[in-house]
Amino acid sequence: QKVVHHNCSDISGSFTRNSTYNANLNRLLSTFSSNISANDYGFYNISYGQGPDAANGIALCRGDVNSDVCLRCIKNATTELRNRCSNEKEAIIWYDYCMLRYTNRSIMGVMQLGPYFVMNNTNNVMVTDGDAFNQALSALLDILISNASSGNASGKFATGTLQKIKALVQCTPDLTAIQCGSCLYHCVFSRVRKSNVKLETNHEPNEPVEDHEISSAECIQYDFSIIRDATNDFSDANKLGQGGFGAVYKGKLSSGELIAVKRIATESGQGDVEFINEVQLMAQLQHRNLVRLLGFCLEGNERLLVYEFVPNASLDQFLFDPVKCANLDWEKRYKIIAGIARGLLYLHEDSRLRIIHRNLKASNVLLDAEMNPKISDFGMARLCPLDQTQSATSRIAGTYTGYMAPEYAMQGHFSAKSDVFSYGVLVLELLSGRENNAFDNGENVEDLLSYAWRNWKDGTAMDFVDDRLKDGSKDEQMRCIHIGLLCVQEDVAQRPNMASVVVMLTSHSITLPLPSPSAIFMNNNT
Ligand SMILES: Nc1ncnc2c1ncn2[C@@H]1O[C@H](COP(=O)(O)OP(=O)(O)OP(=O)(O)O)[C@@H](O)[C@H]1O
Repeated sequence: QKVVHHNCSDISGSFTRNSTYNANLNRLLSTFSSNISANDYGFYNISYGQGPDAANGIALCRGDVNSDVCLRCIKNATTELRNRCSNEKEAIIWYDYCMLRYTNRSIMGVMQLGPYFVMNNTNNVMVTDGDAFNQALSALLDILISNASSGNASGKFATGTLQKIKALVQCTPDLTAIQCGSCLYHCVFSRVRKSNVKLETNHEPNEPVEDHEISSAECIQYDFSIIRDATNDFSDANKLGQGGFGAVYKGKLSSGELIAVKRIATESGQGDVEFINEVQLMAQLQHRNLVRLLGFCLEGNERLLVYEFVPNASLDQFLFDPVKCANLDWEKRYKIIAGIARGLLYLHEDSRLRIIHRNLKASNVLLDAEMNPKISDFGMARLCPLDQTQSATSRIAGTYTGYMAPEYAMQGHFSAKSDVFSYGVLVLELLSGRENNAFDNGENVEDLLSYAWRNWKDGTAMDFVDDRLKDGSKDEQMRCIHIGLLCVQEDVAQRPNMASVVVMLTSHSITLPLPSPSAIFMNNNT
């Protein structure tokens, strides 16, 4: 059994030979080494001492090794870790078959995302169809993460194979299902972040790529005349809509490819070089639930962003239209809820950039031909930063729609958790078929979030659900109301992160925490 990796950390300081901590640690390691017996989980936790001198340790064996191998591995780990980390209070070691960790901090039931390490497959893997590979990988990991998180007596462990891809995931069984699942999703992204994972694919540069792949896609600089011709000289007939950053036009390139062009209206405080750099970074963000940025165009004062054209317009145009919303049955809405969650998770956790959307709302979710959701308008704050002379509030006020978390709307504090809030509002809109902004329940004016909360609390949650969704799965609908309410909680810390939301949506057996009251709705008049 060979050591795979180890880490000695002085984050909690170091200790001396004569210290109480050293005495506690020695006792801990000798117990791990010779005084534990086989158990079903292959998981052991031992603590000696109190307060800052406490030595807390856990050991975990891989779910598929027998108890002899497990105990031998832990024994080796105790000796090896002592040799490698001489006086740091925290240390961890990984073998193929087990891991051992000690610290003077709390350890049981605490999810910790570091330290971690990534190992690459050093062989060149030729994948002929990158999309199919990534789709299979995502599907496999979803199932395994769901199975491991909801793990029972056999521990939080799952393995599986899909189309020749083999995977194994495991958490320590002291974690809750949500902690385990969200930790595993973090791992999936960290893999991508730290390593130089690059799949050898033969797909065209303009084909969408999915999670787990870093693409070196080209970001195209278009000639102004090409875009002008493609959009019929930015004619009104080609205009798709007007947003806070400018008008959007439909265009058709001479190749027949359809594009959407955003003509940025405001003067930006940013120079051309910075703009090009930012566009290039944004163009690298590729995920099936994000609208693809193909390139840009610079000409005099003109700055244009060129996107893939998404044929079914934005979600608001379906959901809040009395006729068109009939097309959105529960199956489609659930797919949209899950897809937006994945797109947002990717933005928050992407390999190089961590993007906070800041303006997630139904009009920024576009629907493709199969009604898959694609988030648009991400990264706009980086692409069009305001200069000193422009008031930050003018743009915010111009697009304020009731999706904004209270701490963002009132104090300007935005974070991944303010996006989570907006996501929660979207989920509740998808369930009820009603717009948060223009909400009136008929009797008295009550905002959508309070209405959802009141029904949930009174046990009448199904009254909140759109009548047109009666054929859909009640379980899924109840779970989505619950998730929506968790996301719109007033307390930022209590809102789940997007990794947890994805786990909650994929693992139906996981028990969700109880939500506290949603934030007080602020309408445009206040
Ligand atoms: N890539 C695209 N494909 C198809 N239609 C698009 C695309 N991008 C935008 N649109 C259309 O253009 C409209 C305006 O988009 P835009 O994102 O600029 O404005 P908004 O969402 O209304 O406001 P905001 O600037 O606050 O996001 C959208 O509602 C959508 O219908």
